[in-house]
Amino acid sequence: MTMPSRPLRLGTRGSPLALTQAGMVADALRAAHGWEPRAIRIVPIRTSGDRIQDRALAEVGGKALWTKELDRALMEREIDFSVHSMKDVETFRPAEIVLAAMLPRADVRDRLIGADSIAALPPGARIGTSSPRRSAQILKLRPDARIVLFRGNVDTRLKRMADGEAEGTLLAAAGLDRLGRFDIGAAVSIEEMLPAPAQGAVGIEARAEDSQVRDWLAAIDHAPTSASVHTERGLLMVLNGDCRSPVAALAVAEGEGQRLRAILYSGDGTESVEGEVLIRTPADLRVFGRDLLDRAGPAIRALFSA
Ligand SMILES: NCc1[nH]cc(CCC(=O)O)c1CC(=O)O
Repeated sequence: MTMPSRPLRLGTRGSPLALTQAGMVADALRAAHGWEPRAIRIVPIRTSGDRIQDRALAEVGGKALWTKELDRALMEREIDFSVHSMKDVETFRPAEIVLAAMLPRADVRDRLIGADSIAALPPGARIGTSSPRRSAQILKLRPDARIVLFRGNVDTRLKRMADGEAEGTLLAAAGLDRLGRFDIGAAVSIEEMLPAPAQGAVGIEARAEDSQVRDWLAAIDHAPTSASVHTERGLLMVLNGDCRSPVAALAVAEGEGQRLRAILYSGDGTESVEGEVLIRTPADLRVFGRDLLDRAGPAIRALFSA
C-alpha cells in the first residue's frame, strides 16, 4: 500500500457528532491501509449551518450551508477530503466533487425524547424540531401537537428539552448512538416514522480529479450502504426535493436491486402519498418518483419542484 507522502487532511464540521464521525473515517482508513496515526489530520471547519441557529435551514439557504465552506476548502486544496452526514448533503452536488465512500449505515430510526411513544405524548404536546419531515409525520399521527423550532446540535436540543421548551423532540438514533448516548429516547419504528433519505449514513467526498485519494477512500466504502443511499438520493433528484420537502425514504437491498419505500407529505401532515417498489435501474426510479408526484395533491406537489 502506498503511504501518503504528507498527512492527508480530513475536513469536517466541528460539532461533537461531526468530529466523532470524522474520527471513525480516519480510523477506518488507517486500518484499511495500515497507516500510522499521523497519516491523517482532522481539520474542523465552521460552516454557515453551525453559525446560524435561530432560523430553519430552508429560510436561510438550505443544506448547502453545511457543505459550502467544506467544498471551498476541498476545491482550494486546504483539505483532501470531507466527511458529511449524508442526510445533510444537498441533492445536487458540484461536478468537481464526488461521493467517494460511505461507512456502514447505523440505526436508521428516529428516537423520541420526552415520552415512551408518540401515542404517550401529552395532549397538545409541543414538539421541538426544524425538520419538515418530522413535523409532518408527527402532525399526521398527532394533529393535536404543536411544532416549535429546534435547531442546533444534539446537546443543544437535549438542553432545550431539559429547560422545558417542549414535551418531545426527535433525534436520529444514529447520531445518539455514535455519541454514546444509547440511553436516550425511545426508538420509533420505521412503520410509524419512515426516516429521512440517507439518515444514518456517513459519506466522504473528494475532488473528482484526485484519483489517488479516491482509490484510498474506495477501500473503506461499504457497498450496501452506498447502494441504498444512492437510491434514496436518486429519488430526491427525481423529485427535485430539498430541505423544505417533507419526504421520507428508505432503500434496503433485495436481490440485485433495492426495495424502496417513500412517503411525501404536505407541510401540516394532513396529506401524504406513499409507495413501495423494487428498483433495478435508474429508469425504475424515475417512474416511481413521477408516479408519487402524479398521485400527490397540490399541497404536496408545491413542496417539490420536479
Ligand atoms: N440534521 C442534523 C443531523 N444530521 C445527521 C444527524 C444524525 C446522524 C445521521 O442521521 O446520520 C442529525 C441529527 C438528527 O437528525 O438527530
